[in-house]
Amino acid sequence: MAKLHAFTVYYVKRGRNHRWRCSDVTFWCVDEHLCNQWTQALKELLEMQKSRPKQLLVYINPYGGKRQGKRIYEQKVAPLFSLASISTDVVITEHANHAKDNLFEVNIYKYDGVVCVGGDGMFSEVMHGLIGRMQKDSGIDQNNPKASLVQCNIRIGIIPAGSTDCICYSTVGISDPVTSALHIIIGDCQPLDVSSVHHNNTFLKYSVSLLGYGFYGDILKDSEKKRWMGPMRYDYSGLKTFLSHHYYEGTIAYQPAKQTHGSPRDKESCRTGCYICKKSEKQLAEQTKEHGLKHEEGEEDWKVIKGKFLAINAVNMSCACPRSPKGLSPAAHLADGSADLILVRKCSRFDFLRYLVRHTNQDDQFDFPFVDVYRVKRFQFTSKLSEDNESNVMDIGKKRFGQFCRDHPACCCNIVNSTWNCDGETLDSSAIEVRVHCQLMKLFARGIEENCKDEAAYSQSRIEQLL
Ligand SMILES: CCCCCCCCCCCCC/C=C/[C@@H](O)[C@H](CO)NC(=O)CCCCCCCCCCCCCCC
Ligand SMILES: Nc1ncnc2c1ncn2[C@@H]1O[C@H](COP(=O)(O)OP(=O)(O)OP(=O)(O)O)[C@@H](O)[C@H]1O
Ligand SMILES: [Ca+2]
Repeated sequence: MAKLHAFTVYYVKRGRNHRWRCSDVTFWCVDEHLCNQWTQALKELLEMQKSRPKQLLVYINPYGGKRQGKRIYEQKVAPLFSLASISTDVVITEHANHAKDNLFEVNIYKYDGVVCVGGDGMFSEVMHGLIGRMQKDSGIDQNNPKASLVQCNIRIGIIPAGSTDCICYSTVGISDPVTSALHIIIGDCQPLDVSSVHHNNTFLKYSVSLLGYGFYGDILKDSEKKRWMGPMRYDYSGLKTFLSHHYYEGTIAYQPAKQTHGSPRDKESCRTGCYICKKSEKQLAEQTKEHGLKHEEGEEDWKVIKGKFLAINAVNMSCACPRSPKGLSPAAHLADGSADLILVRKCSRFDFLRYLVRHTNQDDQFDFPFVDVYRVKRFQFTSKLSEDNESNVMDIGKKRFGQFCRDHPACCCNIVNSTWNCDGETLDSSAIEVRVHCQLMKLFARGIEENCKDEAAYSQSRIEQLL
């Protein structure tokens, strides 16, 4: 009978497999004053949430993955951003490196975050743009492998629209544009380790997911010629590379990550609120307090391994993706300041296949006599070929450590080098020096949440986050 007043609350509803959806509930009321009081109180509460972004810079790669980036953004993401009163400046990229170069020109400091719509390659561009810009503005030389880099506090949001979407999957638990948009809207924050890659005092690239030599380097190199095939190119090149069964001889020198509290063989994985990553965050804050930006790196305790490898995989995070739901190193941490260095030595095709199959199931990938894994903060690699030419890591090794693992006698190895796959891009040099920078950047994410098995907890968490 009476005139009704109403307001609608939009909220995040958790679905299965880490999927989030936007739902809404409308409240009706006969008392207009009461209704206004409610909306006012809710608006004030939202205003107090300082971590939520208000202004975002968005880069869309229209050619990533299945070429759906623009459609995904316009149909699934933009309506949610406008519902949450987020204003955006949108750039549709016209060529490779457009986003990266643009980030050196625009006033990035007026934005609360940068969003990339695309795959891991697009994320890599935005990350290079932002980290590079921060170092430039702070007068830090990226070519110095020992430089203490300035943390980048402008968060990056990833709307997955690529072929692998490993970084999104490993930090959210699913590759789903709507879920990622909701993590951005509620202002989640996940710090991320970043590795810097140098060759002879020249900066090459940053990496957050996979730095792979041998198998994954060869797949990438071959697949670049088959971009027209879309995501299928990786299966084609994967099979071809598997059949070619190339192995590469070289030397790895690494510094174990002693400050971190986990091990790559742990049964527990890095999850939302991970205590190992929290400890690293505290250590980092203490170090910065004590030394400022100057961070002394010890030269002690290098280990050297020489051998013939089918694959060398260094991962800063698990590298979980739809093809490999647990990833290449299931216990790797997003923000502990270390990387897991996985060495797959020369073995039979059958054994290598057994290893690859374990990327896709629950079995222990490191439980093979030809697979070794180390948690490291720095490493160097030199292939046998460049060793013979330059003899640099060997010399460093001989000077520093005196002793090598010589359990693999020399024989007629592959005479060509492989290429490094750095987050899906090839590197020009096979001899590299890598250093992990603890929590150098931040994402709009919260890590993978524990699965809510308990129905009561599940229901309670449903109306958790008001939009
Ligand atoms: C028998 C089944 C074995 C299946 C093994 C599946 C392993 C999948 C592991 C994916 C790991 C991804 C790590 C992330 C890397 C990203 O930074 C990067 C940029 O997006 N992606 C790639 O380099 C793209 C890498 C794409 C790799 C695809 C590998 C496909 C291998 C197929 C091997 C076939 C052997 C079949 C023998 C009968
Ligand atoms: N307009 C454009 N034209 C051509 N290339 C572009 C354009 N915009 C971005 N790129 C480049 O395309 C590369 C691949 O893009 P993206 O990562 O989005 O897709 P993908 O390779 O299919 O996915 P993934 O990296 O997950 O395997 C990026 O490295 C980026 O530099
Ligand atoms: Ca890490």
